[in-house]
Amino acid sequence: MGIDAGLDAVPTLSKGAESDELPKSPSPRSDLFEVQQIPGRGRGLIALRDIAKGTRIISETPLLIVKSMPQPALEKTLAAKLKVMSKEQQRQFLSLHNNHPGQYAFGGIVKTNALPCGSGSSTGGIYPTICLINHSCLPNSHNNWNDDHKTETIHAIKPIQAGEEITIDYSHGDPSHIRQQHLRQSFGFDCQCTVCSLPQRELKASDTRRLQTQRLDDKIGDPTRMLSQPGASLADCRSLLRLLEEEYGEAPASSAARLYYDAFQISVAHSDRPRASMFAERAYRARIVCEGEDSPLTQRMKRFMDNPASHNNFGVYSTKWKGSDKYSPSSLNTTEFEAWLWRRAN
Ligand SMILES: C[S@@+](CC[C@H](N)C(=O)[O-])C[C@H]1O[C@@H](n2cnc3c(N)ncnc32)[C@H](O)[C@@H]1O
Repeated sequence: MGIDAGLDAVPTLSKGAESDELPKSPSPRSDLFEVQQIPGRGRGLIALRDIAKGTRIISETPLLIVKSMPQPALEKTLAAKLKVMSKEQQRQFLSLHNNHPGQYAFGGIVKTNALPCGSGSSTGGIYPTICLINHSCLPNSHNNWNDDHKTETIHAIKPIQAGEEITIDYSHGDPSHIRQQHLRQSFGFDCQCTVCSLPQRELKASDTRRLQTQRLDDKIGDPTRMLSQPGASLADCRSLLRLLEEEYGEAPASSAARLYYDAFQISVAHSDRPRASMFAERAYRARIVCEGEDSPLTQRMKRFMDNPASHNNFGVYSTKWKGSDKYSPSSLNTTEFEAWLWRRAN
């Protein structure tokens, strides 16, 4: 949440919004959730029935999309965009929470609510319903920008029970002191989720795991290591998976998808077709859970699963694992298969 907003002009509403009372917006209609007031959190989404892992909870078109820019320019851009929106859309935008009230009213709303349109994107989207979803450091849902459909989707990444709040993660899996500072500064609340409320010793253990996952992630991304020590890089992917399972109960689908894709790339670069295909399949399955079958990245993983050699980097580092083409893992039990997959001795 919250692409950087910079603003500097006094916000003005469109003529229509100034002159008339803004119409009330109907609550979003869904048999999966309803918007409720939640003590200490403002509005939030509550599940109306049990929701299975992998369910698409909502897919929503943005009210507006805006690039990150200095505050004065952003305020002017937003004023212009609001002017051409319907009264209902204006009302939806203006009813969103603003944790940064002051000179730049529109920009404050964007800063509090915008979700990046894709990983690392400097463009953010504002949504009437998705922007009502509150944060947890151990979320039950995942938000994703579908660039083909130009919509934001929310998927359940674990089973959600009727009556439970639907949550996403506003932070980046950082240790507690970093993420709590970020949540306080950017969103104005002290997080009291199940992780942040752990007893001191357990919270410290969680922080250590989160730090380790970040370090492992960096190590896996090192191309030199991938080239010279692919076996060690693959072992790091497996260690990362274990750490994530320990911290989150099961590895969050989006993290699992990324690390399986890393393992795929290591295998591909050294010409290991069967393992590459298997890792791509796991990345594909994880992407289905958190983004759905129609996500461009899910479809990309499916293509690699069917034909790993279609990846640009197939064989670029070496052909040292090429021989594994001849090996058929179909006769192995689960333990043997996992050992084979991660290139571990039994
Ligand atoms: C994107 S909005 C979410 C919807 C908001 N609750 C509302 O009523 O419009 C973000 C704001 O929600 C509140 N919020 C989100 N997650 C929270 C949490 N875990 N605990 C307390 N407040 C939270 C904070 O005020 C935050 O600035």
